[in-house]
Amino acid sequence: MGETILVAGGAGYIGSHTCLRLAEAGFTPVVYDNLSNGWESFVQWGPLEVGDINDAARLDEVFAKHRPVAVIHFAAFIEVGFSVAEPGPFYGNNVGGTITLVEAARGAGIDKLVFSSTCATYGAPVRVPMDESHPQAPLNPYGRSKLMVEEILRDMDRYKGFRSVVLRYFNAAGADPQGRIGEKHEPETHAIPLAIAAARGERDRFMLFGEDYDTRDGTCVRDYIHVLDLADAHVAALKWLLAGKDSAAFNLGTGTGTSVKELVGAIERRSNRPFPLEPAPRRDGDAPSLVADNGKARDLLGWTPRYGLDEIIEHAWAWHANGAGALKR
Ligand SMILES: NC(=O)c1ccc[n+]([C@@H]2O[C@H](COP(=O)([O-])OP(=O)(O)OC[C@H]3O[C@@H](n4cnc5c(N)ncnc54)[C@H](O)[C@@H]3O)[C@@H](O)[C@H]2O)c1
Ligand SMILES: O=c1ccn([C@@H]2O[C@H](COP(=O)(O)OP(=O)(O)O[C@H]3O[C@H](CO)[C@H](O)[C@H](O)[C@H]3O)[C@@H](O)[C@H]2O)c(=O)[nH]1
Repeated sequence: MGETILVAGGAGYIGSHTCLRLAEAGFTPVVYDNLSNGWESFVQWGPLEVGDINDAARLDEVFAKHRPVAVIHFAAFIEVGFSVAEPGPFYGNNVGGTITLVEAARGAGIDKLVFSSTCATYGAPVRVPMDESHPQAPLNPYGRSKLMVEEILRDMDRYKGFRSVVLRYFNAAGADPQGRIGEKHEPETHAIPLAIAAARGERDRFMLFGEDYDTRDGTCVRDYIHVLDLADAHVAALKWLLAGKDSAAFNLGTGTGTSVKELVGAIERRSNRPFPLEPAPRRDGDAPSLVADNGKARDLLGWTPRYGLDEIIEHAWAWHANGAGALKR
């Protein structure tokens, strides 16, 4: 058995794929999740400890039982709409919960954490592609909650020697090609699962949120990155910390932008089933174009994304057709 890693939020979409890769790399992932948005059936590569990151006593118990050497932290609320509707509980979970988790980790003698951040911390792009030095001015409480945690982690390093790697994901997408786990959020707000559901006739249309952006076809451009490429980057970030290297932040994206219309076109080609598109107003807080400059992660972490958009859609389609519907929490 390899070293044990506590994976907070490991029953969710990106966390479960990271557990898969951690196990393949010889680590033992212990999932700590309150199952508020996760799935017990996604926990396949190590034990599940049901618990909340706001619960210090439960965290102490789990740290003492499993003695992990580091933490990977995915546990958060992820919906921009909820962050605007209910900023109080949102910040409580994402910021307050993180502080409780970090303090519990420190109490257990751990000084290493990998954190799920987002390109949403950059806000409206002043240049594209965006590198890690792009100004950070988030447009909503979701992005601000992640930026606050980044700042808290910088202070924890500066004043307490607690090291972290901050990973700023662009748009996570795709699924395990073997169909064991995949993307299932409730409610689902992400473009790829919603467009696949439309192509499969499970939804009657796909809403196009804005066709008047200053982009090549008027729709928003995003950088879709395969969830297993993200998972590989977490293993690389963990090894970075275990090797004693300094705290750092990395963008995780492919560097290639895809517009919403291009995305829909690719899903229609894969499915051979055109589906109705309904023009709709811009969604509040959507930036026109978000594309990563991933040079730093390539150079320093030795990380290279392996999958492109066609594989993302292929794997997401297979998951949607075979796995997602059968899930039980
Ligand atoms: N999906 C994306 O495209 C994307 C992009 C950028 C950043 N992120 C970040 O990556 C992380 C994972 O995202 P995801 O898409 O896998 O989301 P997800 O909702 O599938 O996973 C989050 C997990 O955290 C758990 N959780 C939430 N609050 C908790 C708490 N208080 N205590 C214990 N467990 C708790 C949920 O039950 C869930 O299993 C999040 O922090 C998110 O903000 C996601
Ligand atoms: O039904 C839909 C759903 C989405 N879109 C568009 O498709 C693009 C991608 O939207 P997603 O909701 O899939 O992804 P976002 O870029 O909004 O979200 C990403 O960035 C967010 C912060 O901005 C969070 O980090 C989130 O978890 C992450 O997936 C956006 O231009 C959106 O407007 C549509 O046109 N119709």
